[in-house]
Amino acid sequence: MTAPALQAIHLHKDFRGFTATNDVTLDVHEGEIHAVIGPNGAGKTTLFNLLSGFLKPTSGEVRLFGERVDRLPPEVLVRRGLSRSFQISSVFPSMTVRENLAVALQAPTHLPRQFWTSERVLAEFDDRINQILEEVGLSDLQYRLAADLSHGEKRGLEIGLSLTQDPRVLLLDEPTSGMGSEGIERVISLVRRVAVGRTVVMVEHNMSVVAQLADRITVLQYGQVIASGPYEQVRHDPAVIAAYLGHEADIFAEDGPGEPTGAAPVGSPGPVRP
Ligand SMILES: Nc1ncnc2c1ncn2[C@@H]1O[C@H](COP(=O)(O)OP(=O)(O)OP(=O)(O)O)[C@@H](O)[C@H]1O
Repeated sequence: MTAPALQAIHLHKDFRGFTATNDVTLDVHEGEIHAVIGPNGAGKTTLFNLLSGFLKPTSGEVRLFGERVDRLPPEVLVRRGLSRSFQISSVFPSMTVRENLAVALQAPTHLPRQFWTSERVLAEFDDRINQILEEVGLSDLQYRLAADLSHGEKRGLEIGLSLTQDPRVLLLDEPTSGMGSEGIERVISLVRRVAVGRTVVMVEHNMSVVAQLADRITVLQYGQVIASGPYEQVRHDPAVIAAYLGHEADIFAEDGPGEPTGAAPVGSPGPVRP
């Protein structure tokens, strides 16, 4: 039997006595889209930081394709096939979409940055850039300045930047955050496209997006896993309903998640941690 693409095994993270991640064990199967959800402060970001090497666990293990990686820095994890979606700050606003991808592709190579010229780099990585543009649906906008992209298009570029690292496992941190319905639709189809042949783990507050994309879901509360499984199973789980009750009682509406909208659920404050 092949090892899961990504595993957390009895993962703990304490911040000076405060336990943000408490005995988290989860398997992400190769090829699946796995969503991590939970009320605000549940420990989703901390878990993502642990999985991607940005934080070292207090105890427990992270395994990538069966190999222990929790003591490795993020850049080594990238070389092993795990990449986390870039934040907006890593997009150069005054460069075109195409130039942004060229710079990202050039970064891990031997090419010295001081000799970088747009034309030379663009020529060297032409085919790969075209392929990524196609994948993230930005071919028509390749000569547009990143600053002039819509929110959804910019998210596409950020994910495109991650793809320059050839990830087998892609971690997406709230890919639809701050978006209206059009941007959300765009990101849903984008995630579907980039998930082909890859494993995707995402933190996402919008339940409609989770319902449409995720093969399986892990629900966190107070740093612990309270449920995991497919959407239909998780939405009926009493512990999950209780975790969201009082704030977003309709987060798992009985008539289904409906169409995504900008006003879709965006994470409840959650109950106060005991
Ligand atoms: N560096 C830190 N030092 C101390 N406490 C921290 C640190 N990072 C996170 N925490 C605490 O750990 C808990 C989990 O935080 P985390 O950001 O992982 O939750 P989250 O589920 O991502 O929340 P949100 O949905 O609001 O983004 C919170 O109570 C937070 O205050």
